[in-house]
Amino acid sequence: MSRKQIPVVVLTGFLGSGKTTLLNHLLRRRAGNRIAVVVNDFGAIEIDTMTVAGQVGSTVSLGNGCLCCAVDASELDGYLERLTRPSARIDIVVIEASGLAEPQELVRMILTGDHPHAVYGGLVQVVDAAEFDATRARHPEIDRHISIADLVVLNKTDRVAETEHRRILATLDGLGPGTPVVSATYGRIDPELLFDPAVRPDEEEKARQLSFEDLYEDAHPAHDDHASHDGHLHAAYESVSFTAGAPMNPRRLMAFLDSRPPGLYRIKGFVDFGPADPANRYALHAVGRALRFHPAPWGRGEERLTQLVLIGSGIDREVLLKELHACQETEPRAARDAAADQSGMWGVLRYVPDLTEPEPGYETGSGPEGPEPDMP
Ligand SMILES: Nc1nc2c(ncn2[C@@H]2O[C@H](COP(=O)(O)OP(=O)(O)OP(=O)(O)O)[C@@H](O)[C@H]2O)c(=O)[nH]1
Repeated sequence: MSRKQIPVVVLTGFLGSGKTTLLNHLLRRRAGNRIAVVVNDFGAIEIDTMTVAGQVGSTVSLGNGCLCCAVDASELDGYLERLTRPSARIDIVVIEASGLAEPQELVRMILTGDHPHAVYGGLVQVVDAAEFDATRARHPEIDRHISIADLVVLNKTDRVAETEHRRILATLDGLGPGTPVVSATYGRIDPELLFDPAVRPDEEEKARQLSFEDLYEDAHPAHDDHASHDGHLHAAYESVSFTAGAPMNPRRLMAFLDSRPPGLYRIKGFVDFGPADPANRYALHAVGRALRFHPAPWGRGEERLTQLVLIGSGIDREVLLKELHACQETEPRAARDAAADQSGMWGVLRYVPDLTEPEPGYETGSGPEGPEPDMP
């Protein structure tokens, strides 16, 4: 098994857009995960601090002020190192940044920092639908923030009429072509857009102390304001599963990944490249425009399979499956030829973190047509 990678999600948005509301929603719907939250002003968060990571000792406040100004890379590195240490037993780190912070600086810190257990989990921009025009007038930089986001949450849609809602969606599409946009009220997005349900050994689960989430669910079964929205939540995204017994052709898979369609927000799973690298299976983790492979030796007797889950909104399941099927190398001879093509794996190895150097000029705003950022 490859070592566990903790996604680090950056949650940003202008004052009052609903970041804290969304964070509270994630904390209530965290599916057994322990979430550590890094915020610039803890006082503003109306949550029982026990909710966060289940233990007060793991929470980190960065003090007041702009996160990026207040924290230099080495400080953030220190926090991330502590929070992603296996002993902290954290599953996800969320950094809540004020809208005034420059999100690309934070993303750069995460991507270029030296924290072996952390993996970039995406830049989520919360947008207030009711204040959209006013915010753009006051803070023109919001356009740039939207263009570099991996996921835009258009919040407070209850406060705008349907025509207005559609107009804002069209404007967002113009600002960040291809960036997935999820409409929400009170930040109720499906948490699976950001993280998977926790998988814990039964024994550990039984021994676990009752968390705030358990208590909350017990105390509020009839008042769970999310229950009645489940249909809506699940309608907001679609997940597609792909399994292949034949090895994947590295060049064709990279061509698929490099041109992945707008709206395909996350990809996770394992890839078998067959004879191109018979010793290793490649864990694949993509969020927004960021992509990583983590090779690790196959287990003894482990079945050679490619298993991927693709999550997005407005994606075409049939087209995705067809394209992935076309990446398979079903003829053993063709697979051997592909393996003999020594440069075939280069495109994949570019995205193996240990093999790539941090790129000082990294920008998230390359757009769907731009080059994929290299991971450190
Ligand atoms: N009507 C409506 N109100 C919302 C929605 N989401 C959040 N709010 C309210 O908007 C206000 C601001 O929400 P917060 O979650 O505190 O926003 P924030 O981005 O964390 O704000 P700062 O921490 O000040 O930057 C609160 O009163 C929320 O209850 C929504 O979808 N609809």
